[in-house]
Amino acid sequence: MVMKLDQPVIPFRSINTPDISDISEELSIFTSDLSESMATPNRDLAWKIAPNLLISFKYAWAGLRYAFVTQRNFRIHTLIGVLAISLGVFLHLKPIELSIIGITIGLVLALELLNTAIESVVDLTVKQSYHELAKIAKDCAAGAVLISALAALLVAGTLLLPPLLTVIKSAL
Ligand SMILES: Nc1ncnc2c1ncn2[C@@H]1O[C@H](COP(=O)(O)OP(=O)(O)OP(=O)(O)O)[C@@H](O)[C@H]1O
Repeated sequence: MVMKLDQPVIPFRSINTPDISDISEELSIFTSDLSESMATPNRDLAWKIAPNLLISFKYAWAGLRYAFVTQRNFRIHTLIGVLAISLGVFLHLKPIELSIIGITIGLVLALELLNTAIESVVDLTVKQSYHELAKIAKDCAAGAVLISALAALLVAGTLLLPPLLTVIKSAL
């Protein structure tokens, strides 16, 4: 198609094409909004907000105490964790091996805490009534703990069992 010469030439930056400075201005407004909302999070629904880091630690410690006192599985996993680390030190495991055991124990305990948190939220929501979604939430949370415990068993079997058997054999 041949363009007639007397046709108005549409400039490359037409009225519909946003100016790059407009885009960067909008972007800076958006990012400043975002950083503002991150600096002052909207926590209107929270009953109380920890005023400083020390108080946050106090609440975290209260959560750990609650889980330890009320959750039998948390106590069992804590005991097994302490025994596994002690055994690892006794067997002179390498720092990397002790670290892997430590990470695995930490994962199990952290998932136990999340399981307890999910149970509490579910109970708070549905109270003592049966709900299929409550069942799914609790069963999946318990499943997550089970997976981490099986992984911990695998790690313990791989890293602790061979040197332990060597020590036992040499003692016999
Ligand atoms: N409100 C509910 N609606 C449906 N099913 C529920 C409800 N509450 C509990 N259940 C079922 O009963 C199971 C046991 O509930 P519970 O609250 O004791 O959790 P749990 O994971 O066994 O606790 P823990 O980790 O302390 O052993 C859940 O896994 C779920 O299958």
